[in-house]
Amino acid sequence: MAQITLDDLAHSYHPNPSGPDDFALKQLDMTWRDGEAYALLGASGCGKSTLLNIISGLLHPSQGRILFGERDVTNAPTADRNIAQVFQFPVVYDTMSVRENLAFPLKNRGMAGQEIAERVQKVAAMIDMEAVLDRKARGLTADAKQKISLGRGMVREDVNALLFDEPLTVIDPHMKWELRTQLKKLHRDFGHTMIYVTHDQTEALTFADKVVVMHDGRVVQTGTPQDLFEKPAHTFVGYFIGSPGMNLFDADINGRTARIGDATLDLGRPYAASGRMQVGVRPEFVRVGTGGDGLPARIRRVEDVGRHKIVRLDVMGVETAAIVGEDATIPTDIDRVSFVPEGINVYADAWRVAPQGETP
Ligand SMILES: Nc1ncnc2c1ncn2[C@@H]1O[C@H](COP(=O)(O)OP(=O)(O)OP(=O)(O)O)[C@@H](O)[C@H]1O
Repeated sequence: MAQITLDDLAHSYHPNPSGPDDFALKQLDMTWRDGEAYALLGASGCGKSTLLNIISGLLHPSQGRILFGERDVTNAPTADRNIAQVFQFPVVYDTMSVRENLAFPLKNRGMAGQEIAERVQKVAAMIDMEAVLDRKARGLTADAKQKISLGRGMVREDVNALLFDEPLTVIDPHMKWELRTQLKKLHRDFGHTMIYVTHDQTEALTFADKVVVMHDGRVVQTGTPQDLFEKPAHTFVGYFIGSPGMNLFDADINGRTARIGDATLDLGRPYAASGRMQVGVRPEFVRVGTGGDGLPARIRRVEDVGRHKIVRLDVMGVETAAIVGEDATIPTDIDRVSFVPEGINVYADAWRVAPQGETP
């Protein structure tokens, strides 16, 4: 296993890139710590697969270096990097049995027969395929074949890293949950460095210790699910993570006060920078009420989503969401919203501005 370092990395699919827009992966310095489980999360086309394929060696970056531990692997082929990769669609040998497919990566490394048999049995149990070990892969459903691909990815214990590129896309919803749980268990048991690409926030937040959020070819934040919730580093993180995403208001910031339209908002903490910025508040930190302090609001509708209710409001022309408890009675004459101070973040050019005195 190894720490993975990306040093001044960038990639363009254009032969002669002429500006940042030509780069699928913009300049990036980053360390993936040994033994940590990461989710790489972002919308379609933001560069997740490009980054993963550079780490695995399927793609050579146009700029920068990749280190596994101290070793520079930038020019090393995939086979030399000692990693396991599982893709969105199954990669299995149709003419081999399930058992032979699972054993293949171990046989390739020259492992002894008894040891192979034990590992294959263990992995077959994980993917719930013990009963079909002697069946040929040909004729199995796409779902079953993808489980074999996952099993093949998980069968070796000595890999530098396990890379998953949206591996559960073709798996049915119940099995998805099951397999994700197994992957987590595998991580706990063996401590592999894992990178799991997904555009699904639930998948990312339930699988990973650290979530790496990508947007438009850049890593905009790496943090725990709690970091991403409480202190989104970029407005994209606020919008993309959470359901509904963070509310954003244009504001003039001065010290600990924000002017939003004609209203004044206490930010709870002072800011060194002043001027035109944005205030971001997640729906979980919006309180609705009638009269009193706060910003003027008009209620639009209430959505009952089971665990809680979402109140949709118009706050000074900005469509705003508030989350309230499922048992809460919601008055029809709501005309104010206020924000829990700990849930307020300030953004300049889409990036979070730390309040004065905040410890990083
Ligand atoms: N082989 C290629 N040649 C040219 N452009 C490419 C190639 N592969 C990807 N791109 C472009 O690079 C950008 C990033 O693509 P990438 O596949 O890395 O994104 P992604 O986040 O993995 O998306 P998805 O979730 O849809 O797979 C996109 O604009 C895509 O069109």
